[in-house]
Amino acid sequence: SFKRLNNEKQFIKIKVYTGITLLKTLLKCKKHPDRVSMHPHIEALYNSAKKPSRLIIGLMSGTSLDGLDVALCKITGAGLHTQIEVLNFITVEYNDEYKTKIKQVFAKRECDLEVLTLLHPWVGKLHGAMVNQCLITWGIDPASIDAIASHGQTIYHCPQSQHNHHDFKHGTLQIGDSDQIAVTTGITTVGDFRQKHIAAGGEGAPLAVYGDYLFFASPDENRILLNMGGIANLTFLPKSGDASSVFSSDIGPGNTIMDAYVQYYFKGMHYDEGAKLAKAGKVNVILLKALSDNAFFKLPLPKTTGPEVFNLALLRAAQAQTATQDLSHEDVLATLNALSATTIARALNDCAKGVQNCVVYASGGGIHNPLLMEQLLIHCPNIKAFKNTDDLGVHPDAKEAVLFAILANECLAGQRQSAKNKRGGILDITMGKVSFAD
Ligand SMILES: Nc1ncnc2c1ncn2[C@@H]1O[C@H](COP(=O)(O)OP(=O)(O)OP(=O)(O)O)[C@@H](O)[C@H]1O
Ligand SMILES: CC(=O)N[C@H]1[C@@H]2OC[C@@H](O2)[C@@H](O)[C@@H]1O[C@H](C)C(=O)O
Repeated sequence: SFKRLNNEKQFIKIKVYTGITLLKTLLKCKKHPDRVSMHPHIEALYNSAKKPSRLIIGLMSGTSLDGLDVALCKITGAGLHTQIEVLNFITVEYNDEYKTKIKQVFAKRECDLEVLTLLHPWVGKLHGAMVNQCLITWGIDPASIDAIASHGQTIYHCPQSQHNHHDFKHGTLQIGDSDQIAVTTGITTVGDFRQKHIAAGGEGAPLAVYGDYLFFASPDENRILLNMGGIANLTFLPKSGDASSVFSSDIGPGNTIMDAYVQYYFKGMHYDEGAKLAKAGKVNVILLKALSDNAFFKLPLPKTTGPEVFNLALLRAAQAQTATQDLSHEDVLATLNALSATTIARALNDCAKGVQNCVVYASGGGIHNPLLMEQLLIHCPNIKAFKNTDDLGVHPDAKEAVLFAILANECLAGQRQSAKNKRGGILDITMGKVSFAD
């Protein structure tokens, strides 16, 4: 536009005017530095978000209370272009003190509020210390880590279908304060992922669908990602890439009732290793039917649950109802194993109905239970193959920790993902709250 000015005097006037305005703006900025500067923490986040790849440590502490899964991930890109390299992974086992303390409040409708309040920072600090120890062991400089992604410890999960308070909707509570992790490690921590899902109308779980869709979907194969932790869940990923058919749901018990039974009757044992006890028993079909009749299995997908429902009290009620209280421990464990196998198989078969050559990729501690895996194969003749997520480059025990690293990466550098469908699909939300180290 300057070129269009043929009056040279006017051109000089404009130049002087522009110069003065610029100077005035600069002076104003000096007087109010907050107008141009940003907090160093925000600047660091901004710089991290701009990088082509980030180092993020994913932390998952599941309902089995076995340990803290720590996955150091190099994540390149974001959204559908996410690439992940798991550089290190370890499960830092919890000692008896942790388990005893958490069990005072875990999945309990009544507990000591003082203990719960104290546990929140205590768990966060402990998780932070565990991360510090991992970084020392791996010889990694904490300053090189962009963020920690912390799931926390689920204490109570309460979707609307599982409570009778008509004036409330869904709720879920994870403890292990991210501020404690950030202060203990000096690393910015993204945590408390589930609350946004609830705020946006979801049940707060499963969140697996986000990571599964971004990282495990393939145009070459119809896939079901199956995780068998305390609770089992699945994500359906059609090869069409049609995001509107992608969905995720909890299925029911994976290991949770079996673990609770073993821990109650076999002191010092955490689970039925190699399903040795269950293999020595016989399935009681009457008890199996009573357990399978649970209202949760009749709910439409997607749905979520937890040990608040699938616990020893449920088993005892079913045994009383069917007069099977005198069964041997082996028979009860064989029956509980069959409950997990048949309900998981039913969900897989429903999901794969009408889908050609569906392949299941399994993860979670349940893959180490040979009886459960054997039964799944028998009950799912139409599934093309059962593999585990190792075949997709992610160690099956690390998968959930990696998932939360992906969610933190999306929080920092992601794009909007949205694909709603009848089964919930993928809500268009950014999850996680950011805690700075100071
Ligand atoms: N060798 C084994 N034999 C039998 N079962 C095993 C074996 N190893 C692990 N498990 C089972 O896997 C469980 C741990 O699984 P995982 O760590 O995936 O659960 P989680 O992440 O705590 O649960 P969730 O995903 O529901 O929060 C153990 O408690 C046990 O029941
Ligand atoms: C409330 C809660 O912690 N739920 C867990 C639990 O463990 C498995 C299943 O129940 C799943 O819904 C969820 O975790 C995974 C990581 C998820 O949200 O996808």
